[in-house]
Amino acid sequence: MHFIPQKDQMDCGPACLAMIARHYGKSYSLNYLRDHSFISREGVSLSGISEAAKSIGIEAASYSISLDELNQHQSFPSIIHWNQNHFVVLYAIRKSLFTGKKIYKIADPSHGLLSLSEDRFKKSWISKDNKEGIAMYLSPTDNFFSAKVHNEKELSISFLYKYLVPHRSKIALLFLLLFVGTLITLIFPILTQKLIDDGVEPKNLKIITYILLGQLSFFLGNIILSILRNWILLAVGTQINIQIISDFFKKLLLLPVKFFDTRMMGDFNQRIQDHERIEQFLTSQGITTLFSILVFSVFFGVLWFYDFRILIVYVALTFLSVIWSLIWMKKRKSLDYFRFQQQSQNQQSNFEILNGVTELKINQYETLKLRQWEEIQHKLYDINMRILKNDQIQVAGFDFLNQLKNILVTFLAASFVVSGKMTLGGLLSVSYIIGQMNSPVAQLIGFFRSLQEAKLSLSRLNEVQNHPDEEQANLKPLDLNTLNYNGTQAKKGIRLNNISFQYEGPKSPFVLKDIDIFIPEGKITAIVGSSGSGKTTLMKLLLRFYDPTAGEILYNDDNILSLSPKSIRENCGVVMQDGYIFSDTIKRNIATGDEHIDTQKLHNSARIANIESFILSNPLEYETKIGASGNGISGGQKQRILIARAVYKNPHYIFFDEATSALDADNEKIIHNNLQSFFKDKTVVIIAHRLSTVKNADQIIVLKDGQVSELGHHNYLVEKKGEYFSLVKNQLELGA
Ligand SMILES: Nc1ncnc2c1ncn2[C@@H]1O[C@H](COP(=O)(O)OP(=O)(O)OP(=O)(O)O)[C@@H](O)[C@H]1O
Repeated sequence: MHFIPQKDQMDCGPACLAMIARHYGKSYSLNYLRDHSFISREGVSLSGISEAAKSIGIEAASYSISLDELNQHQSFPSIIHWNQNHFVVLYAIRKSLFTGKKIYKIADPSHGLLSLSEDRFKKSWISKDNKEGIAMYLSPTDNFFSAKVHNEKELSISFLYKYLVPHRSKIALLFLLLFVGTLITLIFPILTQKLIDDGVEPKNLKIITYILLGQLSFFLGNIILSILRNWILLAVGTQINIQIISDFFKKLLLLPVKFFDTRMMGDFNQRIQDHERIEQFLTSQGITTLFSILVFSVFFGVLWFYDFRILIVYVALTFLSVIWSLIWMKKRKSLDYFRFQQQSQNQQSNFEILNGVTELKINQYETLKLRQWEEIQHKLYDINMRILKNDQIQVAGFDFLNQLKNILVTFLAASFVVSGKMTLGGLLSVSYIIGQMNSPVAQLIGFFRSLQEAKLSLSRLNEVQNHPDEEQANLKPLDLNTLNYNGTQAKKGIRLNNISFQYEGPKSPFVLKDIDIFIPEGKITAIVGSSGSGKTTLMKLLLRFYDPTAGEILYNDDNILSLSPKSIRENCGVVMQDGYIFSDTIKRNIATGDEHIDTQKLHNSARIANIESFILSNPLEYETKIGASGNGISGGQKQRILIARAVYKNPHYIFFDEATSALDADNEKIIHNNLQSFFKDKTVVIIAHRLSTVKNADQIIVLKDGQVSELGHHNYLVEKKGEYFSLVKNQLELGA
């Protein structure tokens, strides 16, 4: 079974499928399978895997079966549900030669290939409550064999070339320094030989002094060169690092919101840290390796000059040690993937503990959360241990072969001295050269390892770099003036024609179903409905965070799918339920998009949002820092700043999702009155539970389980005594 490790925490399903496709002779990328398995933050479901399998021509059927049935069926490779939270491939059941007991061979995408005893297998496979476990049998159809493999192109190391180009002159200087350094190193063995043969043997103290002084000055020269080299390396390395990470962020911000739905914060954090390895590779490793190759080649020539046989022994053993190291490096590759996942989980866990500290304390969740954190540390420790062992075996073997080489070469050289074929100076010189040639070989191995790590980091980047941007060239900007709908002079507005929506692929529940509504231009539309009825989702569709599964959304005449998402959002003032306050001044938090803030507009929006008196009560007024690294603000103040942000933007469309839910009745009333003139000529959609917010809307849409259950004015809906009435009944009784 060709093992394929998972790349991200939630990738086990796609990785299992990739192994199975590979088993039948096709290499599908994890990204492709991931995109077709409707992965969510919780990972992929069995139905998601079967959808992805279908998309590549593999029939999949899942069963809940007993161990006996599994043993009898013998259909391999199959995917099995593991520890209730993971998928692995079962690729063989064998009998042990010694004990005759069954051995289950599994490929765990987060661990590697494993052979498990029946008890151990049962423990992870059988679900706790019954005697059965879940197995998915897969069989390739003709379509699988005839289909063309869809894989996105992999980023190659040459992708990194563009990062080196701006630093051409510094890199040229580095080469020059390296070259001079190499020349100096070359002089040392010659001086050593001269010291012995022309100084020590003829007992000439003057020559000895001169040669040693010469050595001292060359040594000093080398130190100065290496200081200069490190300075340049640091400068170039830092700049490249900044560039790579800034490109990564730029790319991230171009991706659709949906992309972020299925990824964990830890995965992103870890990717950013991962970048250092690429930078390391490009700068220190890449350049020192070139230097090493230069030194190595020069000494290679010198050794050839001394004795051909010594060179042969040297080359043969070096070759062996390199092969040895490469074998172990291959093993390390999978381990590196596993470590990445654990590190991502670790980051995620740290992030969650720090972010949720208040809730942890209030709800006494600390102990459990800390235990989870400790478990991650244990796993991290285990994987680090496996890596350490792997590295130790590699280094020990390499060192042993190296020492063997040194001893053999010294023996050969010494026997040449004994037989008079070489001078004593020659022997010392050869020893020096061998010493000098050892470290370039070690560096070369380090280079390959660094190359492998950089490639892994690149492949993780690949997923982000290869994802299509949200903005595409064929999309046009939102035109607020298109008028004719269906060729007739119709009303302007947003039209939703039979919209349905599912978050996670064809098998997931419909969050919105057959929504057929019109949001008229210049009017206020309110959306009400019980929690989870799909109100926020509807708003997200209007902002093109997601595309509808069925039906069409038209902004005046234009289908939303033909419009640039950026241009839609530029024309929308939005207050989301989980609106974000940045760590910045109040001023910047309100005027987010303007480089030069219009003070008049700023004050006006703060007044409309009824937040001005709070702002002015701070000594620094609009310059007061708020957000994570500034002053804390209350929930209501946050909502008012978010409203001020939308007002400052002064867009054509206004979407408010529970924008005033945290405010007291007085504040809400004031803001409402203030907003009335601001809403004039704007198309407004308000999601709210409060009667006072929705009752004056031009139309009220009532959503129930993702469908429109009622539509009309407040009075009409109250008289109807239907869904709307029961939603606001309590508030009516209070006379709100
Ligand atoms: N990113 C997501 N992935 C999967 N399902 C989601 C996602 N976001 C929301 N849902 C589901 O969609 C359904 C509708 O959610 P939505 O947030 O639109 O409801 P809502 O009417 O705005 O609720 P509330 O009044 O509580 O804010 C819910 O069942 C929710 O679990």
